[in-house]
Amino acid sequence: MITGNIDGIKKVMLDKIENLFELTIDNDKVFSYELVEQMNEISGIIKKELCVVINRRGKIEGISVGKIDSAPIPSIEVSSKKLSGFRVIHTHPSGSSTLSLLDISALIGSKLDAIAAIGVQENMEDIKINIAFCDIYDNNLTYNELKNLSLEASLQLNFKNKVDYIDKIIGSINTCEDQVERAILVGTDTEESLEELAGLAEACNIVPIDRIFQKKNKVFSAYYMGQGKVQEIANLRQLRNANLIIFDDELSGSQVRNLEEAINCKVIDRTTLILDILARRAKSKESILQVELAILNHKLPRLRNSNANLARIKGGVGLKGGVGSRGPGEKKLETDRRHIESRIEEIKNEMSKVLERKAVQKVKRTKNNISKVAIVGYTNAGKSTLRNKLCEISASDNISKEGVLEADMLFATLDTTVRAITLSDNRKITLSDTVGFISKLPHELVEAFKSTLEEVIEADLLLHVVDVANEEAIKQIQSVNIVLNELNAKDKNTIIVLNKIDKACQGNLDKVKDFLKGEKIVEVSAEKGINLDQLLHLIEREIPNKLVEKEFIIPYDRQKFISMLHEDASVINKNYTENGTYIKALVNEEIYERCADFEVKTL
Ligand SMILES: Nc1nc2c(ncn2[C@@H]2O[C@H](COP(=O)(O)OP(=O)(O)OP(=O)(O)O)[C@@H](O)[C@H]2O)c(=O)[nH]1
Ligand SMILES: [Mg+2]
Repeated sequence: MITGNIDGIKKVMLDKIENLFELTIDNDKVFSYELVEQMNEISGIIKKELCVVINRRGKIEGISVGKIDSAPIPSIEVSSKKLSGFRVIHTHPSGSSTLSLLDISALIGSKLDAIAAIGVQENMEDIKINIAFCDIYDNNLTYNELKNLSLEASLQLNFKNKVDYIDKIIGSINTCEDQVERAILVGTDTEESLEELAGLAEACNIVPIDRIFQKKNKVFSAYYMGQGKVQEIANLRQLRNANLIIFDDELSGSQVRNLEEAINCKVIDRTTLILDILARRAKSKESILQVELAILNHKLPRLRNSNANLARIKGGVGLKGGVGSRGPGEKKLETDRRHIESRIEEIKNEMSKVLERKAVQKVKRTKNNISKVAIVGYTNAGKSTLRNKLCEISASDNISKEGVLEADMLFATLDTTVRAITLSDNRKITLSDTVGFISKLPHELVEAFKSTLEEVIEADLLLHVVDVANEEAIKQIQSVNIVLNELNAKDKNTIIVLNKIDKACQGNLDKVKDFLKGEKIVEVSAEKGINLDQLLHLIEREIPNKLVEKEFIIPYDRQKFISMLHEDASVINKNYTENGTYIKALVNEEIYERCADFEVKTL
């Protein structure tokens, strides 16, 4: 049977095409002289591509008219470790023998024995032919193309030997498609955003192997992009043997399903990637619960549209687990949904217990009237490094100097940790390090991390750390501001800490400073310890609860005031007099008022 578009083709030509089925091809050869001769003649007359599919016995199994994607190529298991046993010979009426991206993706996607393109010519001697075979490079399926062969030269090729060899290497090499996630990144925003997406992918041990760009104004709802672009991705996926497509934007459930069906590959979005990194990093009970909650909340609306084929697709590429499959499983839809809903309830209950415990600690700190300073900033800006350095310099004696993990990786810190430091005027403050922000941080994530970010919401002062060595510093500042806005913390008193000046170039530094005109800025290097004293002085100036130095004599029968001063003020000096305990201390307004009766009035 002839497939493809045969409209308008005369009966006599159709008979000629049908007669091709009678030909048999020698096993050693890619094709025969007669086959090429007849295909060249027919294609020249009908001015359409003609495509034949030949099996290993040399028998023609199918013929199609039109582009290669209409050819009746039998499908093959993606994970199969041998060639399909079919070769495809087709004509290009244009006269060119160049194999197109579509031709190559058919070769690799269907693991064809070979694909050949015959550039149609009037004279047989002028014919040029390109023939491509599958190949393995660096554990990946790729191709090898012989270009512009004459008919004579191509008939001399020992096809059988070549195919036997390729079959052997495909079978023996353990292609990495089973273990490694190889992703094509699809950008819709800026190159920089796509670059960051590559960083996020690497943080999940995914290998980004290629990129495709789609202008934002061309976003279509059903597939997120036009069909042509989707086809381009599908071809590139086959060509590069990718097993994952990552979109640099948020996709709806139905978009994911449509794209997965069209591309025949697992598709995830930026949010899923971020959630996956967070799931890998979460260590404390609170952050584990928060990440799980965010994952479930992200999953729930998408579950209704969840792709029944996904399991098959995933199975096809042999990926077990992998990105986006962390968290509760993918069992039957309805049970899943109920399971997720009840798990969300459970998490909320567990969270409220954790929060109760935190509230007790908070009351203690509030009572002590310690000012709260929170460090915020884009991920990898150097927040934890700064916090550790400041603690090293000025840790309160009675509070642990234990550091926070600082690492050159995205989202190194997931838990807000609070440490106290003593300023040079003897006041204590708490410094909290927080989870890094990132652009396009999904709303549900900000929501889920609200309890961690409570330190930001309740801070008296924010230190907004900026990596000025990063070319994208301004954009990162803007992204952080967006999240601060969501937390209603945008108007808080803020010091902008321009970090990594040891590494930043002057041009970038000037640009950022120009952008931040009118803000309170300090330029530091947390790592090299540059200008940190300047930062500490600025903090002293900006935090509320200014302390004043006062002297008291507390009568011996009013001991509770002594404990109060020890707990809630900073005692500088203490000795015992005839009338009571003499104490010199730095006190805030509230404590001062309560102890005012015992003040030593100096004339
Ligand atoms: N050159 C230079 N590198 C720095 C400086 N401060 C931090 N770094 C490096 O920047 C990287 C990130 O530092 P972290 O302190 O982990 O950054 P973070 O903002 O806490 O990151 P997350 O917790 O992932 O949001 C680390 O490799 C640090 O060594 C600095 O002043 N100069
Ligand atoms: Mg950190």
